[in-house]
Amino acid sequence: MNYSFSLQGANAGGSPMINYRKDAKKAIKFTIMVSGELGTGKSTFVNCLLDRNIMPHAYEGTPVAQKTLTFTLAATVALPNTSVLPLSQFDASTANEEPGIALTETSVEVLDEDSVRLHLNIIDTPGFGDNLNNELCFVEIENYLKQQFDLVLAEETRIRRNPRFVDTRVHVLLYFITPTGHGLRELDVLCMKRLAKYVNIIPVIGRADTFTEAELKHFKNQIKIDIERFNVPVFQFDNFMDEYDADEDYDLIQECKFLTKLQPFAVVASEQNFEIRDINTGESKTIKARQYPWGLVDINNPKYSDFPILKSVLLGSHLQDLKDLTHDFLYETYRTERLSKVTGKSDDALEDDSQYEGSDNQQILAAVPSLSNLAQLTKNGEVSMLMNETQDETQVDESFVVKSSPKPKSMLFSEEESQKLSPQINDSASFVSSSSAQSGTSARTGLDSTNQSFKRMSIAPQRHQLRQISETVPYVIRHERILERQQKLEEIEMASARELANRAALLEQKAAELKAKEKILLQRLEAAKKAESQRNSVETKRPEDDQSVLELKDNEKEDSQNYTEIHDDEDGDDVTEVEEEIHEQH
Ligand SMILES: Nc1nc2c(ncn2[C@@H]2O[C@H](COP(=O)(O)OP(=O)(O)OP(=O)(O)O)[C@@H](O)[C@H]2O)c(=O)[nH]1
Repeated sequence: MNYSFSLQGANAGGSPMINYRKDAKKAIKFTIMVSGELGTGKSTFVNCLLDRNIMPHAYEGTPVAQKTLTFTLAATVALPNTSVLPLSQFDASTANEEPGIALTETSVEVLDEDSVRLHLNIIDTPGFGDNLNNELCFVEIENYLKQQFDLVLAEETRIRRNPRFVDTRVHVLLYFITPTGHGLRELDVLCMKRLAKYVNIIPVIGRADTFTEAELKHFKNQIKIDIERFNVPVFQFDNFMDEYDADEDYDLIQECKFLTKLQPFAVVASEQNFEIRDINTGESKTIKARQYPWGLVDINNPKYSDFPILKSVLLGSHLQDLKDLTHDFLYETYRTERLSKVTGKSDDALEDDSQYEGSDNQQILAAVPSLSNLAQLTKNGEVSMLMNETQDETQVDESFVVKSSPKPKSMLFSEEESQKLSPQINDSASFVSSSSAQSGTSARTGLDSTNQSFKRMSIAPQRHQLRQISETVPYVIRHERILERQQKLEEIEMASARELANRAALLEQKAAELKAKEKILLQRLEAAKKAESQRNSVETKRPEDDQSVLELKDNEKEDSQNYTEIHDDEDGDDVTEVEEEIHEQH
């Protein structure tokens, strides 16, 4: 397969290969999640894909248009059951400092080449892979994906539907493999394996221009080997190939083969536009490219960038396939599992339910909707029977066909029933599967007679029963979610209590240490005081001594004075004065 074919596919928005429905009035809703380590080129890729700067880089702030869906700090949760808490605003600029994970959503509307409106939701996962224990990231993303399935399931089974209900299921996860050049790492394998149950995964190598041709080839091969070796369930482009006609859909088959071989996509992305002039024609055109000192790297050049092909796959040729697979395979599998769990019944047991015993049916249905009630109903194989009763004949057939379908369809509600039950769910196109319709038609003829007898066994009318089931399923799901949340809150509480206890113990220890120090200091202070008082007492005695010494010295001085005076007298007039005085006294 040469590149000219793939490019044709990539650019041909109006090509017959594009098999998604184009509703001129309604925008087609499509949700893309991007995940991968910091700096793998996710934001640049999305901005490039949508041709506008809507995704911030880690070094930029959170733009107003971006909504934080969840933000979980590693420190606030108790693994393995972490919480999804709509906490404070996430700040992308501190994401690398904050161990934890956030899910942010950016909505944007774009027009494709045929002027069909696409309403795209881009969910980013900043913080992914940056924690010491990345179990937290898997759990948070998995929880989010599951919750969106639960919302649809609850809505589907409701009698009165919310006309404003928005289907928020994620249709594709672009997993950006860290460009190490050495294949998948443990983190990649674990993450993809875990999330593949809930979302179509397309592995992507970002910053492909940082590899030489040989390096990129080796890297891609290594990734393919790892995908096979570790059984990583990535999206298969040849999923629908069996349904194609070898002659009529030749191009389509070739494209699928080409894409299967090309995966994982190695993309070069850039947010910058450059004007270049064609040397041959002299015409100038604007291209998106990366500028290096040695020249420009055109991101749309298929020789070294799979960007145009991946863009075409996502927004064109495989958009509807991704939506169909999400609903028909991933969601249906989840629904079967979920309802089996809710009713406490295994898949096999549900499959085997072909006999209807309505003896104590009325009794059961008279009861208030409850978990046991639903369990009882489904145990008797009633749910699928009841649903069939309320539909027309064709739908009954479809429902029965679903059971024999090779794909893991829901055993309780058929696809058409789901559609009928949820006519208000936005973007109804996602609820139609060409593949299932085909398998349904082929299997229908042989099963008509079986269905007739199947119908006869049931009792009618069962509207009341249907109402009860419709009320019970959302109730059970809501109930389970409340329990889950409660459990998580309890875990958080316990973790906080443990943390508090640890801190209290630490504080107590510090207090004890401080007390001990205080005691020592007090003792020292006492000793110092004593020493000082002793010194003071010594010092107070000394001045007295000095006084006496001074007094002594004064006396001595006086004596010497007297002596000199006497001597003076001996020498001069003073003697006569003394003699005169003595005479006077006599
Ligand atoms: N060489 C090369 N660099 C790229 C490519 N795509 C993005 N980059 C650069 O890689 C760096 C990280 O790109 P981002 O798009 O911000 O990566 P991110 O995965 O979104 O990571 P954060 O923004 O940190 O969350 C930026 O400097 C980009 O310019 C590419 O195709 N080739």
